[in-house]
Amino acid sequence: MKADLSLHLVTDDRLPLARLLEVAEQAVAGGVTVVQLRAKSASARDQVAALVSLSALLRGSAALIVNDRVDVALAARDAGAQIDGVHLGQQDVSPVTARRLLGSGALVGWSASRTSELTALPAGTVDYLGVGAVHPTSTKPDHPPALGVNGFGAFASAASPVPCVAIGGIGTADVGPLRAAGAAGVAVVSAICSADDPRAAATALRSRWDAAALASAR
Ligand SMILES: Cc1ncc(COP(=O)(O)OP(=O)(O)O)c(N)n1
Ligand SMILES: Cc1ncsc1CCOP(=O)(O)O
Ligand SMILES: [Mg+2]
Repeated sequence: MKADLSLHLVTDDRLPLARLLEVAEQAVAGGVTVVQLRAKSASARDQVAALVSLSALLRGSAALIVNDRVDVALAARDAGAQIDGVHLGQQDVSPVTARRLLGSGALVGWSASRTSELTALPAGTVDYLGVGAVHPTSTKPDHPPALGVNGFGAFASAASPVPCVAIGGIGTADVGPLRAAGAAGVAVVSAICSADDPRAAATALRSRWDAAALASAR
């Protein structure tokens, strides 16, 4: 397995860099396994700088991936950052192109919310699907219609065996039901970035996930 997909921190676009680094450090201490830089309004140059700092901070303790921008991922690698992969949406460059540019070891995630979006790709192109929104969320005003936990479960069954990571309005109470519905992980912005104590918020998500994983193994 390239990465533990169980708990993703997707960074809040509104955080200044110093706070973003603080939140990421605390989130990983609380059990986040993937940090995705989602900085949609930042320049490519600022994204590369943020990735270099994040990479130095994480030192491999969590996978570091880039939202939308394969070019930024490559530039950050060139600047010395350890970049583990990218998360691409339906409007971004094709996962096939990303795979070719980043190599077989990279983690490539792809967004989908309808089974009609699951176009056939060569095996091994996509490592996981980011599926949502599970619940309506103001973090992404243009999110597709909310699926609910049941809709997520139906999608995950149809997409199987590709692992599905749930995203959109997720809080601690959703973690158990999403794990039971077949999630390979959950991804959050607000639940950690807007928390007074990001480490405690990540710890709560982590322990709900671990408890649900244990229950499903029984
Ligand atoms: C883990 C994960 N899943 C889905 C998304 C959404 O990506 P996308 O559809 O490209 O939307 P933006 O995040 O780019 O607004 C994600 N970022 N992460
Ligand atoms: C990036 C993204 N993609 C689908 S919903 C969403 C936003 C998730 O943010 P939050 O966890 O604050 O609802
Ligand atoms: Mg995107």
